[in-house]
Amino acid sequence: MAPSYAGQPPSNGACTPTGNGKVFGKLHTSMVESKFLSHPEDLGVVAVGFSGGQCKPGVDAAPKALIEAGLLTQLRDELGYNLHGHDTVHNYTDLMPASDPDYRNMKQPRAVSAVTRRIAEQTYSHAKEGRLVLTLGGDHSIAIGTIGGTAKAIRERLGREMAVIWVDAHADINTPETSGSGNIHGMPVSFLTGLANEDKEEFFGWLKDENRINKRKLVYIGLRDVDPGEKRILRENGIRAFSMFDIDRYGIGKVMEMALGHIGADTPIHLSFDVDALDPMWAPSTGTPVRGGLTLREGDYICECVHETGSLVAVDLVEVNPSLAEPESMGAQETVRAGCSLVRCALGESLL
Ligand SMILES: NC(=[NH2+])NCCC[C@H](N)C(=O)O
Ligand SMILES: [Mn+2]
Ligand SMILES: [Mn+2]
Repeated sequence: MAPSYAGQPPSNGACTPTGNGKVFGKLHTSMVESKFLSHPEDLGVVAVGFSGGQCKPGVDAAPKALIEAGLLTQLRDELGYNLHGHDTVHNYTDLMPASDPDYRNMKQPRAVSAVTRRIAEQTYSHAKEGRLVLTLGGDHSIAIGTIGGTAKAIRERLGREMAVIWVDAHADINTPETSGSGNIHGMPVSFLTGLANEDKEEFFGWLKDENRINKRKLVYIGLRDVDPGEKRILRENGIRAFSMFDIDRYGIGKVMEMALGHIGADTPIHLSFDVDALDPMWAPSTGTPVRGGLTLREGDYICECVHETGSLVAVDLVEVNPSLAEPESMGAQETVRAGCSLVRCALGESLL
């Protein structure tokens, strides 16, 4: 292999660089031109303090913790983004139903449906302006809203279907019927792909085709705790998934090459990153940790590669739960720091 030197990485084609060396706007991030954003320097921020997609309190405090750790200041001052909508952490209390009994095995279905519907309006309005959208969760149920909103805006603005890269220990593709827990954060992908359906407005009936994604443009990375019903759904629908087995076998470089190859170069990408994709060594403060996960560098690398495509239109960071660390451990801080790092990498921070 040809020797490489600083600033001149070996061209192994691991991530397909698309930039022509031109830096857009006033951004001084890595040199990638945005293919699908009319205002790539404008970042729409949606801070979601919501935890109703699962049962453990605390994940609603994540946006505040991430912001207090300096994430948004770094995005503005170091990466050069103009921020929009960043001054509020939404808690959606006005949307909470007086009573919310289970429906089709789903827990807190009215609350999650109403909140994700509002989130969809928020991400839609940013994406419709041609901004990059960053959502700080919250549990992963919120992706019904984040993806539902950007998918619709991308269809309207560009007449295209958007791809989704779902980085997670879990597949989150249970239908209400296959779910063992009833927690909606284990179901968002089934609603987004139309594998789960419901007509009633108050139970995600507001989700229309315009909000949905094509299951052929969905790619998973990092899976290692997939329920039996989910394995069947993935197999029967031919959904592309790279588990930790694939990462061990091929390495993260080759896996990213294959994942981005599956999506194709001319497709807008929504990156939905569940912090539990990282090994609990790096991100212990999360509701459903699973050992044997990604290193922080592998997580950052995934984000760097997605940024490098120039196709990124939206990013979610979810499932940071600062209250779940053992007392006196550094777990919460470590997890928040890891989350900040992932977001900065997705938004263009480079090592050199
Ligand atoms: N977003 C998450 N952390 N999801 C965990 C889901 C766990 C399990 N598969 C369930 O359906 O309940
Ligand atoms: Mn997960
Ligand atoms: Mn998840």
